[in-house]
Amino acid sequence: MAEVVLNQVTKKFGPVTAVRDLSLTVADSEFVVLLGPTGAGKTTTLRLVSGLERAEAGSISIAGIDVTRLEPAARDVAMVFQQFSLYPHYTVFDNLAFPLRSPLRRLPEPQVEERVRAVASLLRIEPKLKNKATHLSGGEMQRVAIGRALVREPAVFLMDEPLSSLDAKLRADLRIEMKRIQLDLGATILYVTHDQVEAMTMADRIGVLREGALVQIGTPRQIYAEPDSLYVANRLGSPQINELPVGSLGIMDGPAGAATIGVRPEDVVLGGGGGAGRVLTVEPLGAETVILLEVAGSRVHALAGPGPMLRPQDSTTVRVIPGTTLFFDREGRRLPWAARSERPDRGELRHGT
Ligand SMILES: Nc1ncnc2c1ncn2[C@@H]1O[C@H](COP(=O)(O)OP(=O)(O)OP(=O)(O)O)[C@@H](O)[C@H]1O
Repeated sequence: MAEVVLNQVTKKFGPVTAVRDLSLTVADSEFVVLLGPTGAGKTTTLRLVSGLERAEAGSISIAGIDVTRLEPAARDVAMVFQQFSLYPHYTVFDNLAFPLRSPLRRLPEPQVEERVRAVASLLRIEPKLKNKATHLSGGEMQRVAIGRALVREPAVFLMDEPLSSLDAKLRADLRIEMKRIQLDLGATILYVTHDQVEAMTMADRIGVLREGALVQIGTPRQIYAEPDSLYVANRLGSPQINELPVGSLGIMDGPAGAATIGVRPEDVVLGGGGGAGRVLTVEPLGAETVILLEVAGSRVHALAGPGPMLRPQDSTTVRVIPGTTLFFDREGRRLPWAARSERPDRGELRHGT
């Protein structure tokens, strides 16, 4: 596997700058997830690395080789898309063997057999090797599509929402398998998703894109707990971070120039003293309950345990765990605030890691 380096890459489509002066290094064996709303430039970034698009400016290297002007076939990358893109009338075996039998490689048949079986075992689809691709479930099809990328043993995997067409249960299963395979193979992966859980659980680092520019990159925990801006803070967390005017929820301190406070729903405590709130809606999710409240004219989301259950129109008290508040200026940039050093470490508190 190999390191991927994008150096000040820009890609325009007519008047639209899809990727803007983007510099990003994906280390050897690293799993980097790109996050951002629709149109942020995620797919274009993958296509630039794969060679399906050409950059107007900047350079791209893979394993130390400048590939900026190389054709896709010469770049040793494999792309997995949201759509399965299998040959429907081929068996699973032949679908997996296809890239190895291509004129470019023409691997001897015994080696094809060996590699296909190894990948099928890794993806746990061995019993299906003789099935026609059309006789598979959605999850099995997507496994074969991923397998077709794996058999090639490319330097880099580029994955564009590979799990998004699957149902929630399959997505959860494949998420775990993909991470296992990545660790087993030491694969370098650049991965695009809209799914926060995928980003949080699979990524070594998350890069957040905004209008084609990389605005922050860090571990999932850094992106979640230490966002540089409200924009980044809003990319992770469900429900989203509460954005409130300074002075809300009894938080009277804060740095000069603060315009907005950001409070994660899990840091809002109900019923333990504080300001008065009125429950608007209650969504029990099993292990957690999402409660929307009105507090002094603002809407606030809180994340509570499974019970005892509040009901709409109930009155309760609302406060914030001290030291958990983030402060932002008028432009949405995070402002440092010393009191935050006293905050409990959320990750350790919640997950015991
Ligand atoms: N082939 C193209 N021709 C013209 N404009 C394009 C083309 N491909 C992408 N764009 C534009 O470039 C910008 C970035 O698109 P891109 O597909 O990279 O975003 P994205 O973050 O992947 O979005 P999504 O999450 O919707 O897939 C968008 O404004 C898009 O309309």
